[in-house]
Amino acid sequence: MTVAEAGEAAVLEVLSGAAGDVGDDPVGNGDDAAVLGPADATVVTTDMLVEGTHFRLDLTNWRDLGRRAVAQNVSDVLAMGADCSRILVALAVPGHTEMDQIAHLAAGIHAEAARSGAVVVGGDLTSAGVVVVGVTAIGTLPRGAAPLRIDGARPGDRIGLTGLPGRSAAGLALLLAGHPGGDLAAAHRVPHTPIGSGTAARRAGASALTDVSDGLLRDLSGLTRASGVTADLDAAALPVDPGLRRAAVTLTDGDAGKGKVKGQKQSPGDDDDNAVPAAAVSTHDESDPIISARVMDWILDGGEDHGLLGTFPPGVEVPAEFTLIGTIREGAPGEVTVDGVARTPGGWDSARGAN
Ligand SMILES: Nc1ncnc2c1ncn2[C@@H]1O[C@H](COP(=O)(O)OP(=O)(O)OP(=O)(O)O)[C@@H](O)[C@H]1O
Ligand SMILES: Cc1ncc(C[n+]2csc(CCOP(=O)(O)O)c2C)c(N)n1
Ligand SMILES: [Mg+2]
Repeated sequence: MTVAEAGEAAVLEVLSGAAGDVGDDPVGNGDDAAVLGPADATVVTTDMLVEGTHFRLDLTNWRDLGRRAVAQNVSDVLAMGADCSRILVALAVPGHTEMDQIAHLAAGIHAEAARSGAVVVGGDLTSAGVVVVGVTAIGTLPRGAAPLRIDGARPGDRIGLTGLPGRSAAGLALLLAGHPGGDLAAAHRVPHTPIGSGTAARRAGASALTDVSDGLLRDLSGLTRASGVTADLDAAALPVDPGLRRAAVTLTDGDAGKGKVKGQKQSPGDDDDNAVPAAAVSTHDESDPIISARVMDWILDGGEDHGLLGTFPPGVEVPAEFTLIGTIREGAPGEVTVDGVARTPGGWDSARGAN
């Protein structure tokens, strides 16, 4: 049955059916607006996923789309040093969308919300030519706690990052080249948000925090510009997923017209496949400079990993999930160097909708 056949009430029932317990809120989902319980400081953010710009339905599935829409918003709440508690979902879908697809989308939304400790308290539904999922995420800061702003980095601070940068960009590159993509594609379809790490950074005494959505260099440059400082990254300290090198070999061999098996693409929802052929069948060595450059581009300029990027003053004990990758010093605001050489951020420009 399609969305148009089922009608608004049936679609909304599927979307809000698994909304969960509203906790102590005076009004939950189903009224004109939700009324949230008293909070000392409310953290609120909103971000959209637009078909064609942020995702393609042939490269993801509805459940992962729902999870990703929630995850990328939860990430912004974590980046303020808070935990997410509530989610609103504004959804536009074409009338021919199947009710099964809505059910998978709703399951993904609620699964990721639950993983993040949040409940869905509302949303909106309309029709459109392409799918748009707009999520608003809300969190709270405990009484007296200062939010982790983007402009708090100071000379002498150490720079820390959670997770392995570049995995999402590598996964997308594999998918776009027709490879199933394995765990990298899965990481692209659903970024891993480090629940609890924003709060951990705040409690530890971080001076600034943001999440990496457009690219490590681009988002770090945004943080250093806001803070009026320069960042020096140490390339050898950057955490590297070994899968990136294998992906780079696969794609570089593919570029040369070798090593690519036609008709290899499998279901985008199939996460168990091992997409990246063993390096033994490749014509490029993993230590080849072309491979290293491709890997470095993903790490420095690949977006959508949603790792947390923070700065930690001297003496602060950095939470274990943050890898130290560089330092902050006095210098041109917004400048970022890699091994002492200034590097202009690539990454994603939201207004252009391109790298
Ligand atoms: N349409 C808008 N109206 C008002 N403020 C906006 C609008 N779009 C973005 N902003 C504000 O601009 C700032 C930067 O937004 P941006 O979307 O680049 O950040 P982000 O959501 O952290 O990153 P990303 O969207 O890449 O995940 C945020 O404070 C955001 O609230
Ligand atoms: C099909 C397809 N093509 C390209 C990309 C890459 N991409 C899209 S948005 C974005 C950064 C955040 O943008 P915004 O600031 O607009 O949220 C990136 C890296 C993708 N995910 N899917
Ligand atoms: Mg945004």
